[in-house]
Amino acid sequence: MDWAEKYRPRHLSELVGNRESLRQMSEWARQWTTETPPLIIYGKPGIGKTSSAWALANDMNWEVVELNASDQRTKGVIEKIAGGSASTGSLSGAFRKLIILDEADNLQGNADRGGARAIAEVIRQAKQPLILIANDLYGLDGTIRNLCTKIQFKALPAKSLVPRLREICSMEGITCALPALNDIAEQASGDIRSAVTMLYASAIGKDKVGEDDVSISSKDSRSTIFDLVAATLGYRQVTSLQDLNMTVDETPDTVLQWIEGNLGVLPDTKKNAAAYQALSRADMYLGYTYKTQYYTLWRYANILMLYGVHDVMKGRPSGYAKIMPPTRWRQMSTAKRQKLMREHLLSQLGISMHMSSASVRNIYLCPVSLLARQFPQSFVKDYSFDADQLNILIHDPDLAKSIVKSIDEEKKSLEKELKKKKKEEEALAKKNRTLKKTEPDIKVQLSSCNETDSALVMIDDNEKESETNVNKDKKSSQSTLFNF
Ligand SMILES: Nc1ncnc2c1ncn2[C@@H]1O[C@H](COP(=O)(O)OP(=O)(O)OP(=O)(O)O)[C@@H](O)[C@H]1O
Repeated sequence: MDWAEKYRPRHLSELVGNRESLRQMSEWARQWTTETPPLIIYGKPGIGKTSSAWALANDMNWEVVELNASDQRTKGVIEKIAGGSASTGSLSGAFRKLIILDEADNLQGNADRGGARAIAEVIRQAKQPLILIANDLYGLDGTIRNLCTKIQFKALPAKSLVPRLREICSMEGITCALPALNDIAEQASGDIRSAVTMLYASAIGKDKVGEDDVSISSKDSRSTIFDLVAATLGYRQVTSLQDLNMTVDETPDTVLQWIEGNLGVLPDTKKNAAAYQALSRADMYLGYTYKTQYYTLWRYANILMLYGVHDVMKGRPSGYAKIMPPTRWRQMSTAKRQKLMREHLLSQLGISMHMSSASVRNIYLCPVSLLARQFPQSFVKDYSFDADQLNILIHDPDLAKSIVKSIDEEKKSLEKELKKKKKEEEALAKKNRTLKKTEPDIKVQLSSCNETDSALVMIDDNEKESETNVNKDKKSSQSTLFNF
C-alpha cells in the first residue's frame, strides 16, 4: 500500500492544518438534524477534504456511503441512499449514514434528465447527513451551492507539512535528513498527498533518506523549474543554464512566465529594462515558433530568456531565493472562476428569457442589471443567485451579501415552519390511525352492550311474562264470588 493511503488520517484530530474548518465540520455533525443543510467542502487537491469527511464519520460512529464521479449519481440513486429513515438502524450499530458526494463539481455530468435542480431537491429532502466535496466551488450548480454550508480547505504552508513527514518516517523506522524533509515540503506546494508520495518514492529500499535522494527521486517539474529560475536570476551558480533547462519538464513559454513572475523590480531601471527586453525578444521567438511550427526557433527563445536575464543579474550574491509560481497564474485562475460564474449567470438568464447567453450579454445585460438593482430579492429567489452572482448585476458586494443572507434566513425559517407543520400533520394522522384501530373494540363493546340490552329486554319480557303469569296465577288463585 502506498504511504498516502496507509497514512490516511482516521480521526479529525490526526489531520494536519485547517483546524477551524475541521472544528466547523465537527460542530455540524454534532448538531445535525434532518433540518441541517448539507456541507460543501472545497479546496485544492490533496489537502485532506475526503479524509476529513471519512474521519468525521469515524469519530461520530456513522456509516459512510461514498459516491464518486465514476458512480451513477442520478437523482434516483441519491434519493434511494439519502431518503428513507433518518436513522439507519444498521447491523453495524451505526446511528446515521454519512453520504459523501466526491468530485461534486462534476455532479451534473452524469445527472439524469431531472438534472441538477432535481438533485438539489433530493439533497434538500435528505434524511441523512450529506457532504459534497469539490475542488472548485463555482463548478457546482448554483441551486445546489446555495443549499449548503460552505467550508473552505486551504493548502498548507510547507512548515506544517514537515512534522507530519517526520512522524511518518518514525512510524516507518527510517531516518530522513531535515533539509530533505524541508525540500519535499517546499516542492509539494501545500499538497500533503504529493508530499507523502514524494517521501515514499525517496525512501523506497532505504533506511536513511538524504537531500540527494529527494532531488534524484523527485522528477517533479516544479523542483527543477525552481532550480532553473534561481540559477537564471543569479541566486545559484550552475555550469550551464542550457543543460539545466534540458532537465526541466516545462515548455519555454511556461519557463518565460516563471522568470518574468520572479523578476520583480530591480533598483537599477536600466537593468530592469534590459531584463524585460530579453524576455520580450524571447517571446517574439516563441511567437515565430508557433506561427511557423518550426520548433528549432525555441532554442533562440530559450537562449534569449535564460542568458539575457542572467547577464543582467550578474554579480548578484548567491543565497536563498523565494521562487514563486507566477502571480499571473493566480490572477488567471481568479479570472477563470469569475468567467465561469458570469457564463453560468448569463445562461440562467438566457434560459428564462428564451434567448442565447450571447444575446443577454450583448443586448439585455444593462436593462437586466437595472431591474436587478430595483428588485434584487426577486432575482435572488428566481435564479437562486449567491452574493457573488448578484454582485455581477448590481455592483454592490455588501448589499448583495446582505440580501442573499436575509433571503437565506427567510428560506430557513420557512422550511423550519413547513417541517414543523408536516410533523404536526404526521402526529395528527398517527393519532387518527390509533383511534381507528381502537374503534372495533368500541364496536365490540357496543355490540356486546346491545346483546346485554336485548338480554335485559328479554329478561324484562320474561319478567313481564312471569309477572303476568304470577298475576294470572294470582288472579287464578284469588277467590272470586264465583268460587263460592
Ligand atoms: N490534512 C491532512 N493531514 C494528514 N494527511 C493528509 C492531509 N491531507 C491529505 N493527507 C494525505 O493525502 C492523502 C489524500 O488526501 P485526501 O484524499 O483527503 O485529499 P483531497 O483533498 O480529498 O484530494 P482530492 O481533491 O484529490 O480528492 C491522504 O490519504 C493522506 O495521506
